Amino acid sequence: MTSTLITGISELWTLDPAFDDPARPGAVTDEQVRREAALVIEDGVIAWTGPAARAPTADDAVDVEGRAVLPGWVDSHSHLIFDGDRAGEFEARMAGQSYAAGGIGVTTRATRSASDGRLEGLVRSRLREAVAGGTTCLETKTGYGLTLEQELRAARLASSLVAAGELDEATFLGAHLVPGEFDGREGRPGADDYVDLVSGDMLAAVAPYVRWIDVFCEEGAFDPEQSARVLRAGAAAGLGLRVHGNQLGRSGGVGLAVELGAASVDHVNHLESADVDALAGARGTTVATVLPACDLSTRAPLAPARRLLDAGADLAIASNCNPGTSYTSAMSFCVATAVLQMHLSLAEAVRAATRGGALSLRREDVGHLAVGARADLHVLDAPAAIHLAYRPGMPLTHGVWRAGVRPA
Ligand SMILES: N=CN[C@@H](CCC(=O)O)C(=O)O
Ligand SMILES: [Zn+2]
Repeated sequence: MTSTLITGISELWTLDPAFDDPARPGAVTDEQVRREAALVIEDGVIAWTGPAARAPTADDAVDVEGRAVLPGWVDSHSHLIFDGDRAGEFEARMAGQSYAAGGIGVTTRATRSASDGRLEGLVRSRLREAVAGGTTCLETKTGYGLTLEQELRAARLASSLVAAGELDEATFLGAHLVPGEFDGREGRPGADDYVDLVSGDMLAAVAPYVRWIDVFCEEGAFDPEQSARVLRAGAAAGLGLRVHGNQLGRSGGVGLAVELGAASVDHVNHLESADVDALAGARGTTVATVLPACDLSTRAPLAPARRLLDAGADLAIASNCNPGTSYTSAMSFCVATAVLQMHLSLAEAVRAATRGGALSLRREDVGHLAVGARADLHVLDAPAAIHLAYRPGMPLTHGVWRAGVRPA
């Protein structure tokens, strides 16, 4: 057993679940942020936290010299398995075009032609970028293969990265877009045939390699009935459910996610009061995940994070890193945007990007720094976490520990 004592912590955001205030879900309580604190890591987990003056001894000691320490970001939504970028599409969008799901096909073509080695190298470099920005727990999805073989290749790659401890959660997103081969013209199979494939043979092949199934429930992708078919098949195969919903319009994705007990419904830009009420009622089961960088990059109306929190919904913030709508894994930027533009307090945003993400992944071992948690630390180059929003865009990640280890 090796232990490391970390001292010199000006603010320690333990976000210890034992100190949650049930009357204020989504809030951070005074007991969850310690001043002039220290902590001990032992064998990759948090072994002790408390006042610096009472710190025990350990094998090693590290002084962070007056910096704030947070749980590492839990990025519960990304699409890192792809080749090619879509800078041209982005530029056209900034000139006035609107986003449509069809762009996924462009990335699918580029990804299909990438060699295994190239694809793995691209994903690994994106993982390094995420960690360098303070992310210590990360989910990623398939969804740029859209054939059985290609989705299986992506799922196997994700699974091998999970096994290597470089990635945390893998999600099957065969229902990302109906690929061009299924256009139903001239005797070719149609969209419903693709749904059959995704929820049949493709799912059977991929299921051993993933924990989650996701579906893009949106006009131009999959309607609620098709989405339900995919999700029900995923549940029957033992996978947890996630939904891309209400991104481009009132797609029915939120209602479906709540009805099926999905762990998360993500995007949630276009909500009716009934959707907000449904998410509030689903607290403890279905998390509303907002994606601020995606909203900016698509010039979409910002998801109503304030309204969701005020209604009592569980809230997560994630990057949605992908080449079409959000080519960034910078969670600190997402947190700053949630504060500056979505009107969350800094504490609410930090909590949503840590505990909220963990909840949406149904994990209790990450997203906080209570004793027994995985030792995932984000050391800021700042004395207080408010600097994340006060100094937006500045490189405030001083260092990271992931499961007690500092990444090379
Ligand atoms: N909305 C669906 N999927 C991605 C976009 C993928 C793409 O355009 O390549 C998203 O979450 O925004
Ligand atoms: Zn996404």
